[in-house]
Amino acid sequence: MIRFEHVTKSYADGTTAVDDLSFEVAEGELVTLVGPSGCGKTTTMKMVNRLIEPTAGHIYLDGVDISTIDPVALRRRIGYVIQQVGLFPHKTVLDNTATVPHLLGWPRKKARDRAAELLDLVGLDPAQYGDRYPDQLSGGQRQRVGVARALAADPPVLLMDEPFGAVDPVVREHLQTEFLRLQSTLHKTVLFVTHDIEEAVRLGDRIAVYGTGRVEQFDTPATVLGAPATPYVAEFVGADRGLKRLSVTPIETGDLEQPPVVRLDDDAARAAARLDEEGAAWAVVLDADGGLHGWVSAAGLKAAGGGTETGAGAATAATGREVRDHARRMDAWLPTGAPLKQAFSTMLQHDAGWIAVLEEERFLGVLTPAALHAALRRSTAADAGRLARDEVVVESVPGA
Ligand SMILES: Nc1ncnc2c1ncn2[C@@H]1O[C@H](COP(=O)(O)OP(=O)(O)OP(=O)(O)O)[C@@H](O)[C@H]1O
Repeated sequence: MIRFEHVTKSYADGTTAVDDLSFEVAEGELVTLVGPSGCGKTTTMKMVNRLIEPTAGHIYLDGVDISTIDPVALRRRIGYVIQQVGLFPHKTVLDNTATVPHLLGWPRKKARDRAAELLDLVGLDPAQYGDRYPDQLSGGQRQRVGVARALAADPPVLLMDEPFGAVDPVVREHLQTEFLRLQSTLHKTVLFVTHDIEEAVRLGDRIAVYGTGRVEQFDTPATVLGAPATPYVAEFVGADRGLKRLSVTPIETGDLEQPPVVRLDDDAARAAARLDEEGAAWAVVLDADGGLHGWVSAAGLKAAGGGTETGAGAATAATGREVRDHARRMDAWLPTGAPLKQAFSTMLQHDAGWIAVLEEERFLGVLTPAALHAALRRSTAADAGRLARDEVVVESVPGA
């Protein structure tokens, strides 16, 4: 959709802002450009809508060299969101949002209806905010209007230059979540500039990590974090890249352990004997429909087989014949595909040594801290070797 071919931008004073850049952004893909201040991210972006002309090389949009497209016509196909937002202070929120449709000559009502629809889409109630002026909004709300305005004429391409840079971290995370939700339905082709690696990792389908004027690595967040291409990238993504990687590595079925599984209405003594045979200390308990109920310990079941469990006497023994009488509930579970970070955080939150993973309602297996660690190592090795995760065998330190 957007292709850079050997693009260079040099200035008369000898500064090379962008040096021989070549990469391609697929249709519907969100690519984040990340790097330190002055590395050429904004220059890259502004060459796409011809606010800056390259010194050498070509940029293609849908296969057409953009130097052959009239800049005004080009910009109609490209939404642009910048950190300072650039809302017109004397225009209402609704009119600001309708700016491009107005410029395109849409009838007034159609433009305003479209603006209201977009405000709604970015989480601003047009009835409440439409008639306000920009200085009557919070920073986060202004950023939302900026996004709504860029989307108003439904351009296939969005350029976003640190759009959430000026708001505090909590609001930024909120805006990122909303933007991801929006993008999952709109599928715009997006170039997103940021100097924040966390933001780049969270939002990007792929990341271009810039050194000075050059792209040092262009790959998925998981690969950039797991297999940095150069020492520069490793340093830029940070020493805690293993932790960051947890949030971009999904749980796969092959990562799961398979503890014994019993049913609520199974006979307790028989279940105890089975766990004994398998040398297992506990089992996952499923209900009659195969849904997750919780877990049961071998020791608890054995006590039932022996007649008393807790010393509560005959009452316990009499009602303790089914697994259900000894099972404990475990409400926490995760869907397959959830990030490993969520699994880890759920385990900590529930003080649990394992977490069940379900597909729809179906129990698939459990993730333990050791399995999680192995999954992370396998996925890192897989990315480095360009393999599927289940093709990788990792060695463990004995006892680890
Ligand atoms: N008109 C100009 N003349 C000379 N050098 C320029 C000019 N405009 C930009 N530069 C230089 O080009 C380089 C890249 O600038 P650019 O704005 O693309 O960086 P950036 O990565 O977006 O930085 P930031 O994160 O600080 O916005 C910088 O060194 C900058 O000083």
